[in-house]
Amino acid sequence: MTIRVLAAGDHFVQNRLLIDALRREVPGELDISELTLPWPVEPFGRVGEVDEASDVEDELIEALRGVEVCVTQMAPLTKRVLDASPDLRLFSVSRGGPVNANLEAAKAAGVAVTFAPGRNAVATAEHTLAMLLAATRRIPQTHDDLAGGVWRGDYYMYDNVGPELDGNTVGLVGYGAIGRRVARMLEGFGAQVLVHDPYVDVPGRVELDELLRRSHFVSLHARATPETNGMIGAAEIAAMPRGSVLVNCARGALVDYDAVCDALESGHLFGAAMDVFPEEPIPAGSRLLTTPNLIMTPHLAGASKQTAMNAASIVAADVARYVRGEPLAHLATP
Ligand SMILES: NC(=O)c1ccc[n+]([C@@H]2O[C@H](COP(=O)([O-])OP(=O)(O)OC[C@H]3O[C@@H](n4cnc5c(N)ncnc54)[C@H](O)[C@@H]3O)[C@@H](O)[C@H]2O)c1
Ligand SMILES: O=C(O)[C@H](O)COP(=O)(O)O
Repeated sequence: MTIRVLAAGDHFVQNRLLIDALRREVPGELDISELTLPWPVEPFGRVGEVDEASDVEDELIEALRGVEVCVTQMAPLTKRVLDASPDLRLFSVSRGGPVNANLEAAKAAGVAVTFAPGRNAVATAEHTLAMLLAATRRIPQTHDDLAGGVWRGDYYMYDNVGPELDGNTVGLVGYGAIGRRVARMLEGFGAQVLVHDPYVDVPGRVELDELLRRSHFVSLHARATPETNGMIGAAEIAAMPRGSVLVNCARGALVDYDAVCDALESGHLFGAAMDVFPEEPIPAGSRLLTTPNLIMTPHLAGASKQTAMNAASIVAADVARYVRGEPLAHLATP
């Protein structure tokens, strides 16, 4: 039996990785076609998240004719695409979440949707550590001084230096794929780890207010949900010890960024490091761009060569399960 597969990637290499992984992992004959979607796929938004309607739907519908399995990074599985693709049975998204798939409509159409949880856990955890250290060692600021011809000696003064990780406490808010990785890495630094995650039972788990009170560093790793929306605001930052450091490589919605800027300006926070923002790209003129001791990266924590390779392997392994008639490991449910 030959399975018709469409690899709908956003990038030549991405598609190659997906196809190589399929050939490696999936038993039997595959008839693989390719569709390269533009990156970023407008009007999807920054990382290609969309519910319905897009200008690539027509192209996708055409490419899905007679196709049983689609592997993709960001192709939209809208109701219109589903209605026009009666042969489709499996839609495998190589992202940490089943982005751009209308799960209700897929369920009604009998199309299974899988995704690749944890694909970028290591990349994001490593970036979190890099950001935490960069903020507390003030690496971007001192680099900028040097690049501007200024050799400052006062960085050794007590008020200008941050806490060490060794022997200090790091509070992790969210203990899923990424939070756990960060905790493992922090062991090597000699830090004490506290965790706040209502849904995970782990030694060192505390309520959020205790975590904030006791932590010299707080790093956020919860998903954006109605419950986590704005969970770190002025009151929570005020509860952190003076001179502590806040890191957000999760989602902008978790944090009140105005409160972060206020706390940096007043000196209550020694530093903050952010990879994600309420509005991306950050609008020109935003206060974030001029707040002292706020270091920023443009939502790239999850990016690495391994992330792309992991994504391809996780997706291909589920396609292989599908072909063998086994239960799918990473099935997305509405
Ligand atoms: N910056 C990036 O490039 C990047 C890359 C990947 C993931 N992320 C983000 O990082 C975050 C963590 O991702 P993950 O893969 O570890 O997710 P995950 O789903 O594996 O873990 C999230 C954890 O948050 C916990 N949680 C839920 N509600 C909570 C609450 N009220 N308080 C504390 N914890 C709560 C869950 O129980 C879960 O353990 C997500 O927001 C994700 O979108 C960002
Ligand atoms: O933050 C993100 O969305 C990442 O850049 C991609 O992560 P994902 O694998 O969870 O989509």
